[in-house]
Amino acid sequence: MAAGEAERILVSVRLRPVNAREAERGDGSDWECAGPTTLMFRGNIPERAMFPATYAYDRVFNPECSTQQVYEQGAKRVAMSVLNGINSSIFAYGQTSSGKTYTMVGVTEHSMSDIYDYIDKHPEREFALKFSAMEIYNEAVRDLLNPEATQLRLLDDPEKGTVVEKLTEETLTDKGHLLELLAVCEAQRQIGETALNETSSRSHQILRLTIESSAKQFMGRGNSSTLMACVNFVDLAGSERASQTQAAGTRLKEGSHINRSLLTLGKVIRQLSKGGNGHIPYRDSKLTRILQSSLGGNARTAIICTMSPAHCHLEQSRNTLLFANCAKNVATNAQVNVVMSDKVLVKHLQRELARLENELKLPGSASCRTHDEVLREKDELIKQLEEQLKDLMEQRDTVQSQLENFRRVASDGNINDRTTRQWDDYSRSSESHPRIVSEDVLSSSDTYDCAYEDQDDLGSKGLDASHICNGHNQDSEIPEGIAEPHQQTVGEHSVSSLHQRRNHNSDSKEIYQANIMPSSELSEEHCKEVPWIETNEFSRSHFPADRSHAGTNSDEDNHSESMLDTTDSAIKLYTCDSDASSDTEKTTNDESLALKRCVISSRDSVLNRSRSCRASFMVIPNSWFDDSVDMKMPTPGEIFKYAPRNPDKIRRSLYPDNGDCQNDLSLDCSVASGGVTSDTVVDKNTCNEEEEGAIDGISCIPKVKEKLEACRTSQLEGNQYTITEDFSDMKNAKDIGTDIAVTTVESPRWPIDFKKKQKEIIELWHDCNVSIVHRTYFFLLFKGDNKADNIYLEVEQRRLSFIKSSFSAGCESSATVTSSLRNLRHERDMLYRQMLRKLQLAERESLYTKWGIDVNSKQRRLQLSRRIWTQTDMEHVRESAALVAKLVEHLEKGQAIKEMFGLSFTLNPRAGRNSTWRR
Ligand SMILES: Nc1ncnc2c1ncn2[C@@H]1O[C@H](COP(=O)(O)OP(=O)(O)OP(=O)(O)O)[C@@H](O)[C@H]1O
Repeated sequence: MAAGEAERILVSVRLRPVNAREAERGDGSDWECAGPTTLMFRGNIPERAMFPATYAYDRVFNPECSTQQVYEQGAKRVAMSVLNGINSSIFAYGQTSSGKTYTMVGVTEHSMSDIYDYIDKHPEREFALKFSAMEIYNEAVRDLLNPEATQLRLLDDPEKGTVVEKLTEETLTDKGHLLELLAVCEAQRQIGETALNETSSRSHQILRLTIESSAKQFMGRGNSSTLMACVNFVDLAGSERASQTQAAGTRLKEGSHINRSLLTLGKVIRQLSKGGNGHIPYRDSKLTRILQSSLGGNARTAIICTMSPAHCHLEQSRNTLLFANCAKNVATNAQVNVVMSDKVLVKHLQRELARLENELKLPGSASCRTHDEVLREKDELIKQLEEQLKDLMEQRDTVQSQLENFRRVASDGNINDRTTRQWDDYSRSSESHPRIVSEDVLSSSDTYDCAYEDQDDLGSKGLDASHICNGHNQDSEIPEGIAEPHQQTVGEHSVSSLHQRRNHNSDSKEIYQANIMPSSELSEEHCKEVPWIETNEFSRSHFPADRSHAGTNSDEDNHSESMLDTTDSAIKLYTCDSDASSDTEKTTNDESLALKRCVISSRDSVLNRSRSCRASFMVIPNSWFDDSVDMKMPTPGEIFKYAPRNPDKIRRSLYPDNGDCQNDLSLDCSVASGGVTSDTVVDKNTCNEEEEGAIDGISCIPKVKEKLEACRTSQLEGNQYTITEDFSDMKNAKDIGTDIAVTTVESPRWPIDFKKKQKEIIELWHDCNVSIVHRTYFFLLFKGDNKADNIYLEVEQRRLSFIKSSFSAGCESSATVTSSLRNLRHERDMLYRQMLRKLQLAERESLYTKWGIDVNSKQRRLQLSRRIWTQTDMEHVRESAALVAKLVEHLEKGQAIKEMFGLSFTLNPRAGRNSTWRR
């Protein structure tokens, strides 16, 4: 079998002759060789049936066979493998006195002889032989060539396996030298006398011959290779029974160690015979540990099992055969061990290096292709990353540029993010409103103190002023007025600046004084001082840049001019009323200035649908409390004619205890009239809230407009739109309990929502003591059949909710409630008087019956006036509204317009999106 191929342990069985002692006992031979490989049991025992009759091995040797034959047929091939560089081992295994030593001495000698014969026959090769010998006695390794070394250690070498440290290794000079050493070993081996063997070996002996050989012709040239292997001759101690050997003391101890190590050997062989899977207990004994490579490893192995054929050793013989059976199944993997010289090794490495270098140099080689591909991929990746980096840097520069712009504008005009957002929104949707912008600039700057009298205006100012920012960004020119420190950013006018402004009591006072200043208190000098043209010039001189925007849109101009005419008329009526009183002298320069500002404000406010106008609508005309004046609701153009008719009288009537409570009047008049100007209310109650955002429904108007626009757009696109969630940021609106969905008129649920909201508003009117006329106007005008009605209702509800919360918050609510109740009483008195004028006797009597009033009772007219708008059920509300409409001329004639209530937008389906909100 060639080296490197799987092969099995060569197992042979040798029967020794029955010795004299056995013969004396009359023990016959139970075993005989039935052939060269078959051993047969011939014994006649009761357990015979339990024994196999024949046993097959590689070779079986009968007692007549010489050791020469045993060697030749059972060990030579293995032993001679060492000359070819293959490790080999020859074992003698068997019970004590079975002839192991007898056999192994012969086998070793024959092997040595043959080896040297081989060497002698192969002069072309140079051989180097080394010899070492050891024994394992009581689990201690002894160097047989060095008797003083009795406890050699075993070391684990990665290449060589287990080695015996400091083991003497004698280089053999010749055959005689070897024989001398063998003699030394024999002399050093532990031998003891037992009952079975006079010269019983008490240790495991391992004789090792290491042979290196190389061809002489290559020696010294650096290119020769050396074969190196070793052959082990192992004479195991024999297994023994203490009862048979009669061992005691030292012998017993020796026998114990012998049996224990042989037991481990048996386990290893048995495990190896199973295929070598699982744990092989090599390390359980020094014997197996030293012989590990010879047992199933890189070695050829031959085991000669020796047996005594005597019947008395039947059991031990059977155990030996069982061991042999296992051993013959153990596979080994013997290989030729070639030792490469340094020069050969260097040469081999140089060749390998040259091959690799050629592969790298050749472009077509596999490794080069891989390298190029990797480089291309890396280059591509770097390119992509560079492009991404470039894009990111551009984006960063863009953002930084925008940020710088915003910062510059913000620092110049205190324009905050909200402004910017509003500017963005508005600039996208109002390109065609430069005129509005310019007018609002006037409102938001020059008329700083007067213009912010209505949240609606504030909202529009927020938008328009933002547009100013746009203009300034483009022109890089900011009006001085806008940049004043005390002036909050125009974008914040809807909220923040209002609060800031309210902190200036003097300004607030001027606002009030201007608004309530009776025409009678103005002297001709005042009239001269405040001509319209002068006001116009005043504004223009203050805001040239803004004025430059005027007149860029003809439609808006026409509309504005129309409004301007109306305003001019009103202003002239107001300022030039010759019904001057003695109070004129009380007019101070401040009041004059306030008037001047108010006039400007009025004009601008009209242009911007100023609260001044609406507030006047909300305030019950003086004439209503005057019996001498016919009841007549004002038209929008007549508002200044009526509103300031005798404001001082109003003030005194509403605030008899403190006629100077101007600030309060702004609130109370509004509340009493039902036209509470939200900015005034904010001033009184929600200053802190202003800083946080939208305050009430009115302050939300710009947003409502935007949402309505979005709603309309959405409807055009066939979508339902609800802005409830879009008001989520209007926290104060939510705080006052008006987080109500604004449903579109087209929505299927709109009728339900409308009724619900209408009912809530009616109850709020009742709770807030809102003006009866206001209720009537509102109830009759907003019937839910108009697209804008939902917005009006939303605003009204939020406004009322806010008022109600103000009442319940107790913030000056006592005076507010008192004054509002007083004004309600005045209204009822007015209606009481109007009944005589507007209703025939029959009509009045019919009403008495209808309202459950005895037609013959005293003060039945007064009773009726006191019952109007006192309940919140719809029937009562409808009857109350109908009655008040009869008593109030313009209501009955339908002359009132919805714009009275503060919202100045119209839905124009034909208009483009940008022009939907005309104001
Ligand atoms: N084949 C044989 N032919 C003749 N005599 C033999 C043979 N085998 C062994 N003997 C003799 O048997 C005796 C015991 O042999 P040996 O010492 O070799 O046994 P052993 O197995 O080594 O015993 P132990 O294990 O106790 O050392 C010796 O006297 C030996 O000469």
